[in-house]
Amino acid sequence: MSKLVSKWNYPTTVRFGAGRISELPDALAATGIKKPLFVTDPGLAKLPVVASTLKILDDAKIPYGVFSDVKPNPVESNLTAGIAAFKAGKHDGVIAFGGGSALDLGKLIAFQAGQTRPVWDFEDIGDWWTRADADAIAPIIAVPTTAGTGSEVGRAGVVTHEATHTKKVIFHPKMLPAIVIADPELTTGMPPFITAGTGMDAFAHCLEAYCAPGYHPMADGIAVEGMRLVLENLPKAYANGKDLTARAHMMSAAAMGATAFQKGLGAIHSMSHPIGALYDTHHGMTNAVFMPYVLAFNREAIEDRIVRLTGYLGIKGGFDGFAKSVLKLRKELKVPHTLPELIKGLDMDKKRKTLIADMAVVDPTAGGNPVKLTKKAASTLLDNAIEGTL
Ligand SMILES: NC(=O)c1ccc[n+]([C@@H]2O[C@H](COP(=O)([O-])OP(=O)(O)OC[C@H]3O[C@@H](n4cnc5c(N)ncnc54)[C@H](O)[C@@H]3O)[C@@H](O)[C@H]2O)c1
Ligand SMILES: [Fe+2]
Repeated sequence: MSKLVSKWNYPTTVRFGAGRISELPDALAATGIKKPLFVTDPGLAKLPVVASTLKILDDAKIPYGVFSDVKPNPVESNLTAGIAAFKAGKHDGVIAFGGGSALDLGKLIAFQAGQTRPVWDFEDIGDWWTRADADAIAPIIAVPTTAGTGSEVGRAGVVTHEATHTKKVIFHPKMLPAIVIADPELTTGMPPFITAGTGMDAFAHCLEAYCAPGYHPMADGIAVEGMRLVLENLPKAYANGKDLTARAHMMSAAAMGATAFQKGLGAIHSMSHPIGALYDTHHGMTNAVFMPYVLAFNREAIEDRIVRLTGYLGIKGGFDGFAKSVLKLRKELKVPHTLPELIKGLDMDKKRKTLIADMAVVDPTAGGNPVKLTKKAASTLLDNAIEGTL
């Protein structure tokens, strides 16, 4: 029997293009939402981009509530408060507006407000989501304001379990937003650090999906073009945040990365998740730090694939040429080369290092790494990223 067996899920309706945020009232009508809860984060809530979007709702005389108690790397208490706001305001849908943190929390509020079971039962490892009683989900419209996580086209939300300091991926197919408004103008205000970090997250999604084992030629094709878009456009968006063309291509690359990673992720994310949960670092920036160390670690298993990729990307020098391009991109974006450069004053004892390696190997993304991520391998990767050893 052929081993070419796979399962393909592709995203939802994406209304893509500068200025399309003006279609928000139409998108609400199309999804049947009459009184949305607008979920964003406190930083964004103070920016003109939120004021101008809420004005669109005001002008259309659409009643809404605003919830912005969302930490970067959202936690359970944010979710509990969001569900309370959703119920108190008698809302019938969610506009998730922001980066991955606000998008994830908005999606999780729409989902969990209709559930009777605790959110942790829906971690992306069990099968509670298959039960019919888990089906009550309010419609979601997602409006990304960063270009990185691709959460707008994803069926999962990440939330930190505070008691154990672990990031949990919560999954339900219906958490996929009904409509996405991908308007690159909303991303032009992103500061360079966030532009770099989120853009490198998109790159990590494409790279890890492309390198993950398994048969998924559609994901591979999307990932390859996603990487090209990032390599060509992220330095431009970083150098000039107002470059709308570069911003638009990055917004595409972000959605492409999240579409591709249904194939799997890998050790970049497995190492990054515990660091993010323990030190509250930016997710994409942490991925960017780990990227070259994981590439080197996976070399044997991925060299052929990477060499094929370099043909499309126009990179000379095979695997080494690709690794050099990643280092060059990181340098251009001022990505720290080591963990102590990312986390000032970092001082990890043996116990802490063991904890991180233990967390990395059980992270749901570890299974997608092309080389088995053992505890020993995770410890070595951590040491390499601390010492800058390639
Ligand atoms: N659901 C998924 O599939 C998925 C995938 C990867 C990561 N994530 C999660 O997403 C989160 C990270 O998301 P992120 O990288 O987009 O960052 P973020 O949402 O945490 O935002 C980072 C910062 O950027 C600011 N910001 C956002 N848009 C802005 C804009 N247009 N102008 C100015 N400032 C802006 C925010 O206010 C915030 O302070 C993490 O919690 C991560 O675990 C989820
Ligand atoms: Fe990511």
